[in-house]
Amino acid sequence: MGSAPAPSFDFSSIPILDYTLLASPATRPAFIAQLRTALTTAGFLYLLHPPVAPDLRANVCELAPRLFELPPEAKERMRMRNSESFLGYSRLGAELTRGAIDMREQCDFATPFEAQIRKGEEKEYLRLWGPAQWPAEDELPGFRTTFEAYLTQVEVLSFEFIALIGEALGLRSGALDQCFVDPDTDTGASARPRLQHRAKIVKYPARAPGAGDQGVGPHFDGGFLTFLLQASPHPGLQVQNLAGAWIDAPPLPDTFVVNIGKALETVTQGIARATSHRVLSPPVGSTPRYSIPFFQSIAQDVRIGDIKLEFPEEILKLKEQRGALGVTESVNYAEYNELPSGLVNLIGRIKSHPDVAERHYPELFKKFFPNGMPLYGSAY
Ligand SMILES: O=C(O)CCC(=O)C(=O)O
Ligand SMILES: [Fe+2]
Repeated sequence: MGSAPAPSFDFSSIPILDYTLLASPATRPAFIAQLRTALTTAGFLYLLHPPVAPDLRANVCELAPRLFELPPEAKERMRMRNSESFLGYSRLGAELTRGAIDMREQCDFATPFEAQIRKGEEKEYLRLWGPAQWPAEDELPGFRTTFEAYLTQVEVLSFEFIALIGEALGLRSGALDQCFVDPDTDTGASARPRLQHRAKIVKYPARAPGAGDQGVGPHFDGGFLTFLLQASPHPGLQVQNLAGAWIDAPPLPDTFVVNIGKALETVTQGIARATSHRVLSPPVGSTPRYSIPFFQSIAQDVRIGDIKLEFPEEILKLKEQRGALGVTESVNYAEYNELPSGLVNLIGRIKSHPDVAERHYPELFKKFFPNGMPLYGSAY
């Protein structure tokens, strides 16, 4: 536990940044300054008027509940257990966070996977990128095309946002691009290789009378940036501030919630904060809450400890002034400095979904679960 942070560097609400400020040279600097503050204090922000087509956002919100209304056989056909890439459907209550059951049902998807000639097929973590499982076209017409079009637009935004973050933190232009390229890839600087990003559709049912309210327990996200579309009007998302208090992040019209994952925190030497967050289940008798997070990936072979970024003195000072975290209820991913990012991600998936691991990664399963199949998976 560190010393108490200076109050002015803590936060009691999540900052709202208006993307349209970027359109004019007169207002752009204000956006960059607000971004710098958001990254170094809350590690969370609302992006208002994001450049992802409003009709696509509306359509994925409309389609999300219908995925869970498919007949049980259709969901069974899409089970994550079929996929060595941990993509597909997970039933309600299959996961734990910090020892308690998460009351959510979800389906993991990903941006299109293009099979490539890969060096180093012996690296098991390369299997994490693969084809998603989609509902059949006649079961949910338009689902796949709508969702893939949505993910393509969020991916473009995610790279644009990384450039803005580099600028806000005083890095030379393109400094963060090395995170998106495998270290031994011999491409010109111009070509960005095709990365696969993950996304989920999540359903949080109302809590049952007398049951707990953990939709998902306190955790950090693992990757680079998360873009969360809150797909129903329910509150429930909360973000932990430096003093340990839980701050509400309710859905706001025409926004994404954007937050920093542990890989981005690590590569910025802790200047941009990964922030602990959780979701409380809707109250007894409520309709379900839905959300759609997009998790930006980096190249699988990149080991963050090998990337040395040079930050200006005044930026490093912001981290010092913020002070240490008072309290967090989440556990750290310390491994990003030491291991290739793909391996860190694979270990997280194995711990969360042991049934998938036992089938597709038997050696790693034995290593992490020497006593056989646990009742539940638990990443954190
Ligand atoms: O459902 C939400 O609003 C947040 C979900 C989340 O934090 C996650 O899946 O990592
Ligand atoms: Fe999260």
